[in-house]
Amino acid sequence: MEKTIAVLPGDGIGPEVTEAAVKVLQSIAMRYGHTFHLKQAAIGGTAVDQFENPLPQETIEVCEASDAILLGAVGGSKWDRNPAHLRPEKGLLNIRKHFDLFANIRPVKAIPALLGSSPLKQEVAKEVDMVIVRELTSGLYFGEPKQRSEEAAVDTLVYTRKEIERIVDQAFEIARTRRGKVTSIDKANVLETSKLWREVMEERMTAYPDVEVEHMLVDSAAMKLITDPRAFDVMVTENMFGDILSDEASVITGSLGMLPSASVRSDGFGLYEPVHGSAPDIAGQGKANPSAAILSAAMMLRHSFGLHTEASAIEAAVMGVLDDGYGTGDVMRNGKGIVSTEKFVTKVIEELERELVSEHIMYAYV
Ligand SMILES: NC(=O)C1=CN([C@@H]2O[C@H](COP(=O)(O)OP(=O)(O)OC[C@H]3O[C@@H](n4cnc5c(N)ncnc54)[C@H](O)[C@@H]3O)[C@@H](O)[C@H]2O)C=CC1
Ligand SMILES: CC(C)CC(=O)C(=O)O
Ligand SMILES: [Mg+2]
Repeated sequence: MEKTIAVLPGDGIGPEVTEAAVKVLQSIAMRYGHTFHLKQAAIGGTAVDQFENPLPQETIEVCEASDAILLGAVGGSKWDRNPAHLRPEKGLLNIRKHFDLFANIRPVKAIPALLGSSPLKQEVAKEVDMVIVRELTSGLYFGEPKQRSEEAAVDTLVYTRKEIERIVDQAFEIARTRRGKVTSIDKANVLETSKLWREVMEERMTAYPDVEVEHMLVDSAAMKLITDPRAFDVMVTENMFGDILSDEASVITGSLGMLPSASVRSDGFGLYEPVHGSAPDIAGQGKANPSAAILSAAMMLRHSFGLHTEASAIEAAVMGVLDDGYGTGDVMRNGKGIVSTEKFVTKVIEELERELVSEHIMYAYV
């Protein structure tokens, strides 16, 4: 198979974890006889520095000419005082909007080797298996007006019926391939957007009689996620709630550094990105866990290219290295087996080369 992949490393640990994912993709290409044309382009603070634009036109063109996008992370204190249009995060929001990547799929599944790193009891942690479906191109991060004066600030939360319909439909479709339950998270006791969200859920559920539906307020969901995440199969929610809840969910499987995601639209095109940010506190030190980026690349192979065997091989290789007792510092809490980002990737590639038969089909949800 011949594919073009836009690679947008971004800022902080973005370049480190993206390089790791690229090495794994190159190894897969070699082993399975594919050609991946990797086209690097700038986004975020790095792009602000080079082009005075967090999402330069050149980058959009590279992505438009590609079959999928692999992204690291953006942001850093260097750009914190920039005006809104020159902030790194604006580049990420804009690329999601430009490509209409309305569904952010964040699978959260127990990782056998890391049960000891979870704050949950092992018997609870080992059964965690859920997918967060987060609306990604609307809500509070995009609503207008967005204004600031000395004395006040305004953000606007808007959702249209259509925007809600397409994301809840995506959640229903995913639930059908799993345990058949959707938990819709909102704040319908207070927010008008949430009341509309609940209404649309109630309407759309009639098209999916085989799927069980549950409504939950976001504050209660935040509690439930940490007390009994086994209650969730597919969680669907708006942009900001999904952003917050998925970082929370990441720790129950070991670390934020483990959680991949796919930001997709209906035709299979997607941007694949770790859930974590640019982690400036550990950038450039070889401490970044590249697993989330590597597993995001696996999601890309499966979802955008239909390369299921290759995706499963990557997932098995990452799990295999962790099973062998190696990992970056964020997951090896007892101090043993800690390896650098680079060493971890080398081990993943060695594991891939051992032609392991996959036992870990982790993230086949999109
Ligand atoms: N998708 C993106 O590009 C995102 C960007 N950001 C940006 O990233 C910057 C830092 O934000 P934070 O709130 O610190 O969130 P963060 O996700 O970058 O880091 C939170 C904590 O998790 C750790 N961590 C994150 N990824 C890790 C990895 N792969 N391996 C090991 N440890 C990891 C960090 O060291 C830090 O202690 C900000 O500028 C923020 O706007 C934040 C979230 C997502
Ligand atoms: C710019 C932010 C919305 C990035 C983020 O935290 C995320 O998408 O998870
Ligand atoms: Mg986030």
